[in-house]
Amino acid sequence: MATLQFTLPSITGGRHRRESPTILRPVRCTADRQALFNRIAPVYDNLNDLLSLGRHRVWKRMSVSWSGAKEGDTVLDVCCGSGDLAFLLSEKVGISGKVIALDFSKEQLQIAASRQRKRSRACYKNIEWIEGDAVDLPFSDSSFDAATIGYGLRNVVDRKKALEEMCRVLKPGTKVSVLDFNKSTNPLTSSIQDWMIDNVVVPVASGYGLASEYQYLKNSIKEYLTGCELEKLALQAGFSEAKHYEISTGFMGNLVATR
Ligand SMILES: C/C(=C\Cc1cc(O)c2ccccc2c1O)CCC[C@H](C)CCC[C@H](C)CCCC(C)C
Ligand SMILES: C[S@@+](CC[C@H](N)C(=O)[O-])C[C@H]1O[C@@H](n2cnc3c(N)ncnc32)[C@H](O)[C@@H]1O
Repeated sequence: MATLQFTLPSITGGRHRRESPTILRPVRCTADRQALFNRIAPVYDNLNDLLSLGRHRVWKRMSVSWSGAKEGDTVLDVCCGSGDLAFLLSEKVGISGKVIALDFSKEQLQIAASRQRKRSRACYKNIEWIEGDAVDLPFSDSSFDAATIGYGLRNVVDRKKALEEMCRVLKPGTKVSVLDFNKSTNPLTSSIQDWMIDNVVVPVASGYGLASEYQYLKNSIKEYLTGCELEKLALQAGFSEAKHYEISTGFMGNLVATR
């Protein structure tokens, strides 16, 4: 199968271009994943925009809407990364609300705080960035009116524990919205997703010396759970209801679980 060659637009002034050979790094444990997201932090947002043609912003907006977050709420964004969902939650809850955004990557949180400083809308002052682990949330039971976790659950080693923690900190009757890649049961969708990652995503990332990081992305999708499996896991974690929706022709999926 021919691999498309790309002339990459410099989105970081070429600072991240490294010569081959590609170093395939293990990404099995929490520390490996933390290091991975620290490494990709400087180019993460730009590569997401480039590789999804900006569509990831639509998917994130849908996910935040599904969380049920509303004006004046206190809400949680787990695995917040550079803050995309936290900023959307901030707009939803407004200046009378509060957004707590948690991640275990210092580099990602620094990018998020830098983006916050550059933004003038009053509501963004309602965001607080916290360094922490999704499997051990530093919050009391029933603290939040809504929660989101965007492209995070797939990356957490103990996914059930992360869901149990989000269930614990949500108020009864409130929701978590879990956005991620969809591990499709449709062979055609799965093949096209694989092709896109093999022939577009990884080659483009290779140009920034990040081939192994984006190869991890492909492997993590393979090792992820299907929509049905996510629904079952959410119920096992203590949620009373769980429903998974496929979006973007099945490339992406969003689980909505009610405490
Ligand atoms: C925002 C997106 C992915 C975030 C993301 C999640 C991870 O777990 C990673 C792990 C390792 C490295 C990077 C990431 C990471 O960036 C989704 C959009 C960005 C994707 C990289 C692009 C995916 C393209 C789709 C397969 C096809 C899109 C088709 C069309 C443009 C709608
Ligand atoms: C692909 S990024 C998603 C960032 C953001 N939610 C978005 O949608 O763009 C995954 C994030 O999850 C974080 N992460 C992975 N495992 C974690 C854990 N156990 N605890 C906290 N953060 C974690 C990583 O540091 C990274 O910032």
